[in-house]
Amino acid sequence: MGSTHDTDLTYSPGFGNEHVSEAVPGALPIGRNSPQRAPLGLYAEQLSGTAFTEPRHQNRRSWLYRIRPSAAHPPFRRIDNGRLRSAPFLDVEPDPNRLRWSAPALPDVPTDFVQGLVSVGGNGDVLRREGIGIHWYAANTSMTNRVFSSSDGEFLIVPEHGTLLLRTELGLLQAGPGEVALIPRGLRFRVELLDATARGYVCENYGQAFRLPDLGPIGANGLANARDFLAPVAAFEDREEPVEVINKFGGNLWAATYDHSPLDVVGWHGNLVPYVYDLRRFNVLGSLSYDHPDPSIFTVLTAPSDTPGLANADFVVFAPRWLVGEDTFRPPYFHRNVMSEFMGLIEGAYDAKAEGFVPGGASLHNMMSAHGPDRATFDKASAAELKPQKVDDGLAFMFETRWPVVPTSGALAADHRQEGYDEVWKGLERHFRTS
Ligand SMILES: O=C(O)Cc1cc(O)ccc1O
Ligand SMILES: [Fe+2]
Repeated sequence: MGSTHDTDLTYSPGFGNEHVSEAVPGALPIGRNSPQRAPLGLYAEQLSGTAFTEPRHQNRRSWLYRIRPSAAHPPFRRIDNGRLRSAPFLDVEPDPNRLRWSAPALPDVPTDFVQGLVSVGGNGDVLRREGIGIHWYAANTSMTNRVFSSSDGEFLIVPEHGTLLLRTELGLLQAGPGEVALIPRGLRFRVELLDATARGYVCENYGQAFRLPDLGPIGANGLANARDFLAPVAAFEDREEPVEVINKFGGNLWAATYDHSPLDVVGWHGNLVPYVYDLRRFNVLGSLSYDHPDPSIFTVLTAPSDTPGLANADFVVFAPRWLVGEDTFRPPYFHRNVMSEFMGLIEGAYDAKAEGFVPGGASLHNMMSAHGPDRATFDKASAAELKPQKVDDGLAFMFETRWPVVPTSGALAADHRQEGYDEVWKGLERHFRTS
């Protein structure tokens, strides 16, 4: 698993901290953000991810020192949305059924990351900055002379196949299977493929930014550790040529042809940054005595709502771990959840499903829909000898969200949708006896 490409990229570590980076020495002003004339003839520009007035501990902004100000651009015009959709998702009626898909096919005509975005569904409302959009991407070409950003939300990109090189305004990131990348709302980036093809998942978070969960009684360390999040260092393009800049705004794609590359930031500082994280660094915690803990213990990142403890979206990883619980049904339990669960598989297998949940595929268990181990898993785990067991044959994840996920008509009609998913729970036998 993981990237087959050596990363010679330089990164700046940490989560939520202030980073400072210059691609050319002296690009950053000292002791102020907005001097009368910025160094090296650059333009100073602030990128705000939170309202100016939000509390300091959640305030996110960066100062960019660039060759041209972002404001210097012609009008945007509407372009085709392809198969990208946004909230509110009104295409079909909300569906209580458990849904499952095999992996979408890789494209056979030239398709870049943006063209390869296919929406599964979502919730909330982009214009209210609430909810999420869930997408697959499947691509076979790099973006060339094209740059993308979403004003609607941050992009949490989960590669399942192929390594991506993300050229962002703040510098370069690389993410392959087993790693995730996050691009903040509004930040421009270009996706280049380091393999012939690439496929994966995107959680477009319209709401408050993803952050590390509180640890409570866990203590000062554990789960995803802050220093394992890697932001880029400044790297700029000085290109005076037509570049199509695509802006997802209000659920639609808009484009403007700039006469220069907007990836022209020579130096920057701040705490609003894109980043990558290697899921294999996740410090998995769990039960050392009995019972199966709720999967919130596996939360990598959480995007809060306005209600404390109720996430707009959680990003949860099911990483290799030991199971030692005594007198315990060890796989995920049967349950109905007020939160809605979209799951994907990066590699291998998942311990609640004997078959059918495949890498690149997905399942959607919507609000209150009953799910849990399939019949084969239940039978096996109910009879298993409970010695310490390493679960290390797969890497699965979940986007868990506060509101039901309404699928797109395209996702419901997709040829890779698995008919008969309900069958996996068929034949769970009656074992009841009164004594
Ligand atoms: O449904 C799932 O597979 C996700 C999940 C995993 C788990 O360990 C407990 C609850 C839960 O929703
Ligand atoms: Fe679940």
